[in-house]
Amino acid sequence: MSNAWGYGPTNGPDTWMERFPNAKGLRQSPINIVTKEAQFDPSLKPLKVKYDPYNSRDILNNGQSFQVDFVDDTDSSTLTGGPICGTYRLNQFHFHWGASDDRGSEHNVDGAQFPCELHLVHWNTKYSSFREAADKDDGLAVIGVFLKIGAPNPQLQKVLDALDLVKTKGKQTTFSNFDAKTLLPHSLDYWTYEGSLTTPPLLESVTWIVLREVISVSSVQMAKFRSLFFTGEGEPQISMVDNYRPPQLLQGRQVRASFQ
Ligand SMILES: COc1ccc(/C(C)=C/C(=O)O)cc1
Ligand SMILES: [Zn+2]
Repeated sequence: MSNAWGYGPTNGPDTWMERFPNAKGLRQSPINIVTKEAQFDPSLKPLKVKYDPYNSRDILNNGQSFQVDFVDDTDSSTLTGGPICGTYRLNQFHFHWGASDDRGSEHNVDGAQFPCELHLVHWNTKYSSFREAADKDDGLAVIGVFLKIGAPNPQLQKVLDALDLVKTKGKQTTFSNFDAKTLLPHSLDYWTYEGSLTTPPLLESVTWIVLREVISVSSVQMAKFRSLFFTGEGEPQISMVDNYRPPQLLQGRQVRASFQ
C-alpha cells in the first residue's frame, strides 16, 4: 500500500506535515490575497517573459497533476524583471483544479476560489540546475494564473487535446512546439510575495508572482482536466480532481502589488 502524499482523505494536505516539516514553516503557500492589504510598490519592475516554443519537450501525468516540461539548458525561455533579480529559466508548467467549477485554485483572492490555477515554474540561473535551486531562498519563481469560466480557450485546448495520451499516472508523451506565452493574459499586472512550493517537499524557495488578470476556460474544457486519473494504468481509477492545497497562514508576510 503506497503511503505517498496526495489529495485524498488519508494522504491529503492536512497530513503532509507528518512527513514534510516545511508544512509548518513561516513562508508557506498558497495564501488568500486580500487585495486591500496588498501595497502598491513603485519599485517593482514590469515582468519580462521570453518563452521559445522550441523548448517545449513533453507532457507527463505525474500522479498529482499533469505538467508540460521544457528543455532548460539555455537562456532561451526565461523570466526576468518583476520582483526578481537575475534570470530565471522556465522548467515546467502545471495546473490545479477542482471537482466542480466552484473550486480548484490554490491562491484565493479576497476569499474567492477559481476553478483552476496555472503555475509556470522557473529556477534561478545563479544556480546550476532546477534541483540545486529548488531549496534556496531565491531559487524559484512561479507565475500563477487564474482560470475563470467563460469562453473556450483555444490556446489551452492545445494542451487539453494531449491529455488523452496521459490519462494515468506515469504516462508521458512528446509535446513540442508549444508557446507557453499564449497561456498568459494581456496584462501582466501582479501580486508578489515570498512563499513555497505548494506540494511536498513544500520547499520555501518560491517568489510568487500571481497575475491579477485571469484567462478564460469553458466548463467543457474543465471537464477535460477532470478526465485524468491520479492512479496508474490497471489500478482502481481515482479521478484527478481537487488537487489543490488550501490557503496557508500569512505569518506576517507582506503582499505587494505591481499596480495601483
Ligand atoms: C521532487 O521534485 C519536485 C519538483 C518540482 C516540484 C514542484 C514544482 C512543486 C510545486 O509546484 O509545488 C516539487 C517537487
Ligand atoms: Zn502548482
